[in-house]
Amino acid sequence: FEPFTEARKVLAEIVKLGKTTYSFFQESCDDSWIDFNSTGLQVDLEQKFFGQHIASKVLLKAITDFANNKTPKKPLVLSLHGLTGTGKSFVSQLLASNIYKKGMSSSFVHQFVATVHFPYSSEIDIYKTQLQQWIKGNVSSCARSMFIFDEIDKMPPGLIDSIKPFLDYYDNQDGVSYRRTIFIFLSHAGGERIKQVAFEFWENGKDREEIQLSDLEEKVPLEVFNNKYSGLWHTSLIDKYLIDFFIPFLPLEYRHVRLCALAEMAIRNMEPDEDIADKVAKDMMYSPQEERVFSSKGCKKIASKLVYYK
Ligand SMILES: Nc1ncnc2c1ncn2[C@@H]1O[C@H](COP(=O)(O)OP(=O)(O)OP(=O)(O)O)[C@@H](O)[C@H]1O
Repeated sequence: FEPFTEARKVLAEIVKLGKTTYSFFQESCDDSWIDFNSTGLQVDLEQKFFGQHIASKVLLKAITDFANNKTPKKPLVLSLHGLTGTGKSFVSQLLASNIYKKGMSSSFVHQFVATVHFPYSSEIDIYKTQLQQWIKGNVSSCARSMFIFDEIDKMPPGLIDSIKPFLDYYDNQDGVSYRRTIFIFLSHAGGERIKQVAFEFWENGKDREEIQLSDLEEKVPLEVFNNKYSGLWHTSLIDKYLIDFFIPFLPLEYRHVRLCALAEMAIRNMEPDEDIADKVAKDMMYSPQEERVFSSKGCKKIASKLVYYK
């Protein structure tokens, strides 16, 4: 028995255990922390995401195909369009939580909010440089990063073009490959057009679920491209086909707002109360003024209304 050798062995074991514990808690850019759960996403979309049959279908397919492809030719670029409160941010959270173990808290998920990060049009040149450096730096440390651009319709026109090289079909740039990265744009642009189509279906007595992607597929990008305040105005991202999917979000109806209220009760561990859900849904504003079909703020502010009625 040699006390020093034994002590050294014990020490080595402690260091090893420490390292294992550290890597257990410390997020790393590998399968133990980044692992797409296709079934989880499908279940979440079916159970938690209301009134968005087109977005559900397209998102599930787009993400599944991308995740299963070990050698994608370009990063995945999704552009989500719809009026306020229809679930664009919410579904981005669902995507993140089914890809990253730490969901939105992952250090590989980055969110930019136009009014917070890029408030001044006059600073556009600085923003361009910062944005490029930020994306390049983060993708070089983890290729499987996700970047969410919220309120892109409020971004200074032209800013989004600065990330074009990252979205293109390049093998790598300066030694960094962007092919496994996901970019998500969230925008109100095209929302009125989507609402108009949904209203026409409603007026003609057609089921909302009959609306197909093809009913909106061309109208939305066109409107976004031609709208100076869409954040994607005349952008080469559209005419170079670098955006893989334009995903329309339909305006929500009374029945969806009720479901949002019931979902919020479940989150707060409240007993589901149909009467309160009705009250909350009735309290929302609906448009058009006469027909009152679509909730003007979607499911926004449901949580605060619930506090009031409970
Ligand atoms: N389709 C939906 N299904 C389930 N919950 C929804 C849906 N839409 C909205 N919600 C609920 O309403 C909240 C607000 O919606 P969210 O922030 O995702 O809307 P948004 O479309 O991103 O709006 P904005 O464009 O104004 O940012 C969500 O956190 C979620 O609780």
